[in-house]
Amino acid sequence: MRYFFIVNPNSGKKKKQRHMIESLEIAAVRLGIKYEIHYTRGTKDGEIYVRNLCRKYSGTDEKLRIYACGGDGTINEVVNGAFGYGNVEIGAIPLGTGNDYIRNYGSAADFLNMEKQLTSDSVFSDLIRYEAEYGNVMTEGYCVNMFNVGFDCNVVDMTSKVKRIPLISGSLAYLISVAVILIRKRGADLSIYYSDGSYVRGKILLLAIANGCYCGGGVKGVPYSKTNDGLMDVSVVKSITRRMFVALFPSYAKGTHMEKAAVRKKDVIKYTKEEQLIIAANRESLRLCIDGEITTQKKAKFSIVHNAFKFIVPERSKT
Ligand SMILES: Nc1ncnc2c1ncn2[C@@H]1O[C@H](COP(=O)(O)OP(=O)(O)OP(=O)(O)O)[C@@H](O)[C@H]1O
Repeated sequence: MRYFFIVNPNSGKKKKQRHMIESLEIAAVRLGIKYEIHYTRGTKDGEIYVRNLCRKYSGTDEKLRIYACGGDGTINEVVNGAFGYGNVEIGAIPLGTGNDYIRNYGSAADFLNMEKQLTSDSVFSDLIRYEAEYGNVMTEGYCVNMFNVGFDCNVVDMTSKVKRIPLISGSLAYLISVAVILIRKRGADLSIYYSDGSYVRGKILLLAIANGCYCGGGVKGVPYSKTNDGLMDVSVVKSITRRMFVALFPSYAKGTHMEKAAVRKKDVIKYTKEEQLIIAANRESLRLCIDGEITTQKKAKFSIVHNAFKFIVPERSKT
């Protein structure tokens, strides 16, 4: 078995990163394990590095464990680089701001325990494949956690700006951004085509197409998602009043919003499980957030890839 750590130096706090490297060194010595670290140099570097690594060892008996050290964007790059290689297990060390994907499996403390990371087993996880187009540009790839359009995507965009302000932590930046986007009340104008022939067309507050439940650093917006059920959860929150959204937000954050009588009675959320989905901008373009990274698209097609990769899940701590 070979162990590789892909560290995004731009993700999260430096102190946490240093602490993780020290813990890794101690755990590896204790277990007699050798490993290599690659520090990413910019967008897509992690994906390219991992793809080359997988190519190098494909067709050999060597098994690889590749750990994404950063946030969901780093996991996304590692998974895209390793897609299709059966001898690879992927781990995630939560050093990012939101770290939403790992929340589906356990606590950050478990995922930061390097000894457990090196020794625990992996489980299969699905991925969502996308093919998107904007003008003449076509993009394709795989999403690990979630696509967001509308409110959530605008919040991600704003959060990345606000968290650059000194003394503002990731969660405070998120709350400030929610407030700002709420005042501006920016959603999206698009068409959503379901595989049973039904559709939603017009202005909505937000759309989430999800493999996992969480976005925005722990907001359980898509509460029934399962990372290995062979389906993606699609949640459309229709255009609602600011007042109703403020009233709904605490339960939306906790993931209990689907049980609210107001939601059920007024039919404000369409929540389904799908194998495929198509969305298209009603105007020139739409902003599609893919695992926390914002892109501009005209149209996008999504399909689930069941049991697409093996994800290392550190054994839960006994309390
Ligand atoms: N050396 C680098 N300099 C600048 N950006 C980088 C570098 N290496 C990777 N990146 C980019 O940083 C982006 C954000 O990374 P990531 O999502 O891991 O962190 P985060 O935004 O802090 O965490 P989260 O998504 O969990 O909130 C990724 O899109 C990745 O391509």
